[in-house]
Amino acid sequence: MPVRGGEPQRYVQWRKLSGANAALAPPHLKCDGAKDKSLCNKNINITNKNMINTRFSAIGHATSLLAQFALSGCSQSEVINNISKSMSLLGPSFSLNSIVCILAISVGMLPGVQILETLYRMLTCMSFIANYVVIMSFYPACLSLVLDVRDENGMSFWGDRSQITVIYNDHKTYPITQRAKVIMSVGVMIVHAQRKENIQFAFKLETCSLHFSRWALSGMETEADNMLGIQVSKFIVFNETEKNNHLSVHSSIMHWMASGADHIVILILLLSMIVWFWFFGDRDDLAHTLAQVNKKQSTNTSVHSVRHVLETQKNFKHTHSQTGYRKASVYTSNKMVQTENVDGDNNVEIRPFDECLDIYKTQKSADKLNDDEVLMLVKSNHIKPYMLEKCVNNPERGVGLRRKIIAAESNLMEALIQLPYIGYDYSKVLGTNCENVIGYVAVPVGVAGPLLVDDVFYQVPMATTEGCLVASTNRGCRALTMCGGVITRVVDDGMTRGPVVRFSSVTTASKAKMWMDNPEKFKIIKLAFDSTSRFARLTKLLVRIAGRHLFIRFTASTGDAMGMNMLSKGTEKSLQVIEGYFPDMEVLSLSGNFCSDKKPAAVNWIEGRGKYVVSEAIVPSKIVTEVLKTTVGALVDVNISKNFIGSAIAGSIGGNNAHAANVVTAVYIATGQDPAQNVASSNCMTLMEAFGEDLYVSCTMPSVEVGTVGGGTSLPGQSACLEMLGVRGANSQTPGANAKQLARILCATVLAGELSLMSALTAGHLVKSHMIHNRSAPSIQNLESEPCKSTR
Ligand SMILES: CC(C)(COP(=O)([O-])OP(=O)([O-])OC[C@H]1O[C@@H](n2cnc3c(N)ncnc32)[C@H](O)[C@@H]1OP(=O)([O-])[O-])[C@@H](O)C(=O)NCCC(=O)NCCSC(=O)C[C@@](C)(O)CC(=O)[O-]
Ligand SMILES: NC(=O)C1=CN([C@@H]2O[C@H](COP(=O)(O)OP(=O)(O)OC[C@H]3O[C@@H](n4cnc5c(N)ncnc54)[C@H](OP(=O)(O)O)[C@@H]3O)[C@@H](O)[C@H]2O)C=CC1
Repeated sequence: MPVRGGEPQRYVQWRKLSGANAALAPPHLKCDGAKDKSLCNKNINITNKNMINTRFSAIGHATSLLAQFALSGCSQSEVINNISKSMSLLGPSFSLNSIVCILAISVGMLPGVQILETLYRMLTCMSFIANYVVIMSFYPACLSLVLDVRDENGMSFWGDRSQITVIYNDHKTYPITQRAKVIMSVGVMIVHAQRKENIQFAFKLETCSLHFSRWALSGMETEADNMLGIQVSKFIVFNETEKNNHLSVHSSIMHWMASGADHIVILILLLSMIVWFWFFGDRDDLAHTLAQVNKKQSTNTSVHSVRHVLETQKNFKHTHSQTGYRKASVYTSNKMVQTENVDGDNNVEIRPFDECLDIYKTQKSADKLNDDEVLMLVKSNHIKPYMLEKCVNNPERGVGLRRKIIAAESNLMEALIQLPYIGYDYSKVLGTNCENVIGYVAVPVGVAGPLLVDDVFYQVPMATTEGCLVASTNRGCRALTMCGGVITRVVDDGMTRGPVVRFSSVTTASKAKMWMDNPEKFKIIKLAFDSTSRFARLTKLLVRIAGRHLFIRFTASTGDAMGMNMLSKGTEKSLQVIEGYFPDMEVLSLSGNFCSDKKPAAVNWIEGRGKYVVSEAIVPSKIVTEVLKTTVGALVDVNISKNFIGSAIAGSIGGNNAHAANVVTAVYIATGQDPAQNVASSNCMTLMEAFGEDLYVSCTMPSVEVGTVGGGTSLPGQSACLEMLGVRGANSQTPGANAKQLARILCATVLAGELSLMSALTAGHLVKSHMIHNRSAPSIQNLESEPCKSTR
């Protein structure tokens, strides 16, 4: 969707919208004024047809503005909101225009010319219908309907933004319209003046005959004989005198006054009509107002995005016309994409290579060099591409420069333009979360809740692209909250690291194992481990022997952190101490897969890893029936068949559930957890039993690997999601309490998800619900028509 503000005004044109086209865009909208211009060649009666055309041209203009403003929204709801907003903006201005028009039309009727009167009556009606019935009621209703309407596949026309293109229109008044207005005004004036002259002439005749009869009668009184000739000549002299009197200014005004107030009103109205047409009729108030609002909206969405998307569009065309790589006549861009041009700045002077290198070396920084100069130093291997942020002393600029390098070297310009990067706080990322950064990917965050967990209400953020997941979890939350909430407990807590070490023989390996199993020797190891952190505390060692190999599973509590870095650090230190007792011990790998991190493994299911959590609820049969649309008996039956017999048949370990991984991963992404740890964290056993007439349901999750400090938890969006749950950062009173609370909320949310999906499967609603929530996006339909743009 194009971003407006600062650019010439545009019309929005719909392509391909076969049915919707007519309703949305009036012909005028598509032909850019050509229709009006073509009218020049036709011999048309200016006082009627041009007036009608002027009226319809204004209607077309207003409707196009409405469509344009509506489509400037970046979501379905924003589009509909824009329509109502524009109606509130256009209302007063339309009313004013209508009043002026109706006044003008009334003036046209005053001369009393029969044809004009009929014509103007028609125009008054049309004006009213056009303004109030069509533009203010019918058109917005149609527009909303068309933009909201879905085809047989549930696709909304609006959703297919690729079908919207932009054409430019300078919005200058069409000359024919201007001329028509002027000629029409003058025409009405002349007709009226002519009419007025006639009235004056009749008035004079009437006056003359009055005087003549008066004079004739007086003549007859004085003269007996009929000296008509003399009398007539006297009458002419008399009349001349009268005429001269009438010509005086005073008598003229008096005459106008005497002729009736309507003439003064007519004159004022005619003059104001001309002034209005001349000076204000062409002022594009509507366009101006809408453009202002639109600009404000865009600015609010993101000041950065507006500027950069405009630049992106411009440079995209420029770049592609230069390379001839792929021609796109009109390029549509999403205003949410915070990106820029990947072209070099052609206007900046590039200093000689030696001078640039000298500046870089003496200042130990490249921040005084322009982009092209920095790129020159990267090309000559004086600056490493992954060091750019540090070298230019500006994370965002560094990311931008790297994009330019990647785009140029790998011909990924088109892909990178669509990957946002502006406006992100990279200072929080660098050295903590990601390297070689070229941008970020936004994931929608939904909310499930309120969910009552241990007597506290929570709104649970879930970042996902699987439509239906949040809806489903939300339904589960509703059922659980209605029944009094979920009870949760953390029964164990310990992150693990399991290195593999090798000895010279099974003899020394077994000797070492026995040494480590001794509680006194454990204290030596613990001392070393605990020395590495203020919060990590070694709690257990599990040692397994395989020939001359030993696998040592270190378990430690890690406060509010998930703890993998802490475990690795403590384990490394401990191994150094053990090596002192067993010099022939060879550390093969700090991680020997006995941990076991980010891989399916029974050890986590059996021994636990991270937080060991359980949750339970009793759901009354009424809620099962009304909210979940199934029965207790059916749920219990399907749970055994699917989650126990089915999982056994599949050879599953830790998979006695329907979709714990769905909820775990969505909450993990939202709250900055390590998403790869969804593997063990999703281990879950969902139990359902009949509890009298009601349903007893529980979830057991032995390996929830979560933290509220470290990793991605301090990034802006992620920490906001933790804040929503009241568990952001470290718990100052009881270190570890926040992470445990997060694990409890997660386990309760998994219970909600399990309850809802199991109900949908039991009731046979899975496919139906996913067709509604998970497959209505136009992108799915357009997969074939939108092939990958990469040239690889
Ligand atoms: C989609 C529903 C919830 C409809 O369910 P429904 O009962 O038809 O919906 P409803 O309109 O009667 O509303 C009931 C409640 O659901 C919630 N709800 C309803 N709609 C929304 C919405 N749009 N946004 C937010 N919340 C929503 C909301 O709480 C609502 O209460 P209300 O507030 O109206 O009183 C249901 O059919 C459902 O849960 N379907 C299952 C979908 C699911 O769980 N998908 C997960 C992914 S499946 C997968 O990937 C794993 C799998 C399947 O392969 C694993 C395996 O092998 O088993
Ligand atoms: N190294 C590895 O093997 C692996 C690393 N990871 C990654 O590790 C990262 C997470 O490591 P993790 O150890 O959890 O986090 P960090 O590495 O960020 O360590 C946590 C830091 O927070 C400090 N801290 C302050 N307050 C507290 C508190 N209340 N509780 C706990 N720590 C506190 C700790 O202090 P102090 O210094 O005193 O301990 C420590 O410095 C993630 O990015 C993850 O992806 C993932 C898998 C494996």
